[in-house]
Amino acid sequence: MTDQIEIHKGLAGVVVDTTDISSVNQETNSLLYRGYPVQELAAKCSFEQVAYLLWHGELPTADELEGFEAVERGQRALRPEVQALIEQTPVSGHPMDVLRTAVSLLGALETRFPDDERSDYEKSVRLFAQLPAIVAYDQRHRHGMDPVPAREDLDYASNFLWMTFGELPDQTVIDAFRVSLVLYAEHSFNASTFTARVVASTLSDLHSGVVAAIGALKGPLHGGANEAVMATFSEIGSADRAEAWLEDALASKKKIMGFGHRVYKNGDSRVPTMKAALDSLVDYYNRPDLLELYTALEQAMGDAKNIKPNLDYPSGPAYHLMGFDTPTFTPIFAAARVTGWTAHFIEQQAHNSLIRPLSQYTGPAQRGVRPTGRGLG
Ligand SMILES: CC(=O)SCCNC(=O)CCNC(=O)[C@H](O)C(C)(C)COP(=O)(O)OP(=O)(O)OC[C@H]1O[C@@H](n2cnc3c(N)ncnc32)[C@H](O)[C@@H]1OP(=O)(O)O
Ligand SMILES: O=C([O-])CC(=O)C(=O)O
Repeated sequence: MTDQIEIHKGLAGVVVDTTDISSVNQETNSLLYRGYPVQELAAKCSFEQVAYLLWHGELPTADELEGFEAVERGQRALRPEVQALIEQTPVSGHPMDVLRTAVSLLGALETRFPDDERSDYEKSVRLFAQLPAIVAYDQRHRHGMDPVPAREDLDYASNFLWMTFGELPDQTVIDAFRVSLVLYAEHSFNASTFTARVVASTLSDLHSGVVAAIGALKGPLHGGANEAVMATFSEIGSADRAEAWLEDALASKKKIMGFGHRVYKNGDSRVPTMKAALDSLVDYYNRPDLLELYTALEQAMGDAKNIKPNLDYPSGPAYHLMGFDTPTFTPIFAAARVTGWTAHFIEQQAHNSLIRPLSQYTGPAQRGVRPTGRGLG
């Protein structure tokens, strides 16, 4: 009877639970965070307001925002143990490895002070405050540059750029960066968030969930694609070579990074907003060549496969123009997504059922053990 079992490879199309946090709707091509269209949030809200919304279910009042910002800004400084860890990790390690290891250390430091027991929400806000500092410290360390201390007078997005570059860019750049963070913050049961929920379902701790989620995000079929887009652009070189490059790549069965999506089959709802942010950066940095390459590959992919870009396609070149190192792109994604991951971790534990699917066994039939070597005797 086993041949009648329906296998849902990759859990494609399977609804495994409910969530109040966000809805990704492929029919209407929309993404809502707690009911609000993400495009409106990107146009009207700071990243702190969006983070608060994801955790609390409502946008903050002025007083609530003031209190939330004060807590976040007060926890930006890295402990010496975390700074030492970043400095000691070999630079051959990917920045996602550094981030994953640093979050693991932060988890160990949380439990070192049992009198200081914080709720998962409080731990989430602390992670939210710390991740930009880790990412910025690591990028600067790799260039042999001194770290730049956080500034409590700056909002989250501005301070992230300040700590990375040691100067504040023009408002155009800050806006584009803030928009990218809002768009990256949450996307229902994507692979990394589902990973965090699996960890949550065993009643493990929040930092373990985030460490596991960082591991899942790193892969090029998920968050790692924003870095891979820049590798593709470097390989192609210029717009006039895009079509021929794509023909070769598809002929050798390569997946084209930054294109396609498990849920959206008609284009990613977030791409128009991020593309507008990229356009503003292209104008600001006067890089029409990059836009030409972007457009040429998008058109060629549309003609060849009718597959559309996902959010990683415009985000990669946007971060490149801002001056981030390519391997830092996915850690930025992680810093934004820690809001969604932790909101899901908390939601999973509030309505928990251990996540443990079944599999259909296809290995050898039962057989007796007949050791051919020395055996036990
Ligand atoms: C923020 C994010 O994480 S968004 C996702 C970022 N990831 C990427 O950009 C990586 C590239 N994209 C992909 O690999 C895929 O589109 C995924 C993994 C995102 C989604 O994949 P799935 O839902 O499993 O679709 P699947 O891989 O079955 O693709 C369906 C068909 O489209 C093709 N296809 C889908 N995406 C691509 C792509 N990027 N390049 C080439 N072909 C593609 C597949 O080869 C397949 O063709 P076939 O039916 O002829 O075999
Ligand atoms: O939803 C997904 O599968 C991937 C994605 O776009 C995201 O995590 O932002």
